[in-house]
Amino acid sequence: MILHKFPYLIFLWGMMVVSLGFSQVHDDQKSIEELLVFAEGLRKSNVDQFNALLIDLDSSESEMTFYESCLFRYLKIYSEAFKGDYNSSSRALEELIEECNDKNIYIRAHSLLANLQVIKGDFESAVSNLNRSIQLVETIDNHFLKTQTYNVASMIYRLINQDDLSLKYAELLLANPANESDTCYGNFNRFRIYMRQGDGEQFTDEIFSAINQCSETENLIPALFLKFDFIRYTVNEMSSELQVSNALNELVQLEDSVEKTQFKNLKVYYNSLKSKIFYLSGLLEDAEKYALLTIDQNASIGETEQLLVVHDVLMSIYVKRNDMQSAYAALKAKADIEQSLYNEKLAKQVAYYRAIHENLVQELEIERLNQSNDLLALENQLAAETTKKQQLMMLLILTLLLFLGAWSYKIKRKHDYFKEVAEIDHLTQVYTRKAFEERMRDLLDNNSAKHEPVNLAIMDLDHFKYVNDEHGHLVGDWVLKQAILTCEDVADQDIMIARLGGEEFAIVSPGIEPCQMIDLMNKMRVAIEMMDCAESGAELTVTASFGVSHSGLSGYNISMLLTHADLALFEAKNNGRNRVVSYQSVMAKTPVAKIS
Ligand SMILES: Nc1nc2c(ncn2[C@@H]2O[C@H](COP(=O)(O)OP(=O)(O)OP(=O)(O)O)[C@@H](O)[C@H]2O)c(=O)[nH]1
Repeated sequence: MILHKFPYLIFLWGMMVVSLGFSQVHDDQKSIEELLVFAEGLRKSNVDQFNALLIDLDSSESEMTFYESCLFRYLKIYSEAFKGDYNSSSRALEELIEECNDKNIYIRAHSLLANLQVIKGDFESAVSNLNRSIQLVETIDNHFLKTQTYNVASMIYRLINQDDLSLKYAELLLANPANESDTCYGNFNRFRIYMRQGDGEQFTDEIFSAINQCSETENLIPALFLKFDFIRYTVNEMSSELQVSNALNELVQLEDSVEKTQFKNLKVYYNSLKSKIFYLSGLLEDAEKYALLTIDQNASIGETEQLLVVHDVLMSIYVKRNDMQSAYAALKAKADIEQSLYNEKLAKQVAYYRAIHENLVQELEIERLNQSNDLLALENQLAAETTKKQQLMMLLILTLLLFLGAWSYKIKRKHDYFKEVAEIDHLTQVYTRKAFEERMRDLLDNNSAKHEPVNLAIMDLDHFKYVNDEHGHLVGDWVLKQAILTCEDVADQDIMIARLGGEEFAIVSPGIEPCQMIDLMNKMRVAIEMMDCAESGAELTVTASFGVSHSGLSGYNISMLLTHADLALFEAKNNGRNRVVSYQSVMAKTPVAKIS
């Protein structure tokens, strides 16, 4: 079963002869990839040179890229397959497909695998691999690989009787051939099918043109097959003597060409045809001789249509000779072969539909997987979008929080600023009247509860209007600041100073006795009088008057303390200024206490 298909392989190799301009001799300057492609072009047109080049390339294997080593492996498998080792070549191709992740390699490998499987009679696998090759080749832009695949497809489909598909790929090949051989093989498949279907008559001229075109382009095998098909198609029992004799002459002339091809299938075809034509010519001896020769040559091939033809011839000869026993044997052999061919035809049909079905299942599975992937992708997209939305929301919240933080900080700063402005006098950096009153109330409450004294003095700079008028407001400001700094320097205990307004200040000292307060105020008064005002740029002496009250007389009441201190101050001013007067002395109408 295997051996009888061998001629198909030879035929397919022959069919795929590529004229890519590789007829030139091997050029040492070529890169490894160029050499591999060059070898691929040679593999059918010049098998010896192809094999020699493969041996040459063996030494460069370590320098090859991954793709180059895959292509090299493919070519070596091809070479082995050509020698007839179909099984190990098929295994090697399957390994190649497994290991070389490259479309160009897949296409070549699946095509060759399909080719080998047809030879082995494994039609289902052949169709399946062929389909893979066709599907892949449509996804790449490689004209050479495309036509090579169409060529194999047209051939394999013809061999398994899928005429429509074979014609489809033949038309594709003819529509855009890569070379002249493509045209020859496109026509070859096309017209063989037409003749097999009984439609050859109307294409007579085209068939002759195709035979000539194949011969001229040195595609001898397809030229001869077409020629024999045409003879078998046109010459039969109804043909005239002249037609039969012309056909015989033509056949005799082709003997050398057939011999030259060394193609066993072609020889069998030739001899069976000769047997038939001899029979039609009435030359029964010759007819019998070529029939027996055909049977003999066909032994290593298996059941073929040619065998059927010659058994038919033999049967007719034996009937004519009245040798009914031999005729019956021939008839029996013919019936067996018919049965066998019929079974094979059926097997091809079943194999084709099974492969197509298998393909459909695979496509549906791929479609289902694609849909699941799409769904998964959609889900991922949705999840990504949700995450993105959440992230955006977080960002928004964060921005809002930052904004609120910044805003609160700004508000707090403003608040602090206004609070400071409201509580601290910007010129002298002591409490404002408002802050003074707040703190005073707390202090009075506290000290009242603890029965600790609170002393209050109002200090007023003397003739300050004169300072302003004489030296200007800037000097006046300097004097105000300096007077306060001086008072603060003098104090060696806890005091609170506040600006009551203009050049009038309150000085509070809790926890000390009234006489200690008087002493402290006097120290301040003297320090102000001694103040060096040169730094202000003006020459002047500043003095201040102090009116002092204390909780022992005025109670823990801010208004009373202020009123009584003011009265004492008034007294100090009236009595010549630059002095400290206590409210106690005012009450006692004692002379102004001037402590110098
Ligand atoms: N440079 C300056 N002058 C101020 C400030 N606040 C009030 N004054 C001035 O202080 C002066 C107060 O004058 P008066 O109330 O007449 O009192 P005086 O001249 O000090 O006289 P006696 O208090 O009676 O000794 C006015 O001329 C105000 O303009 C200030 O912040 N800076």
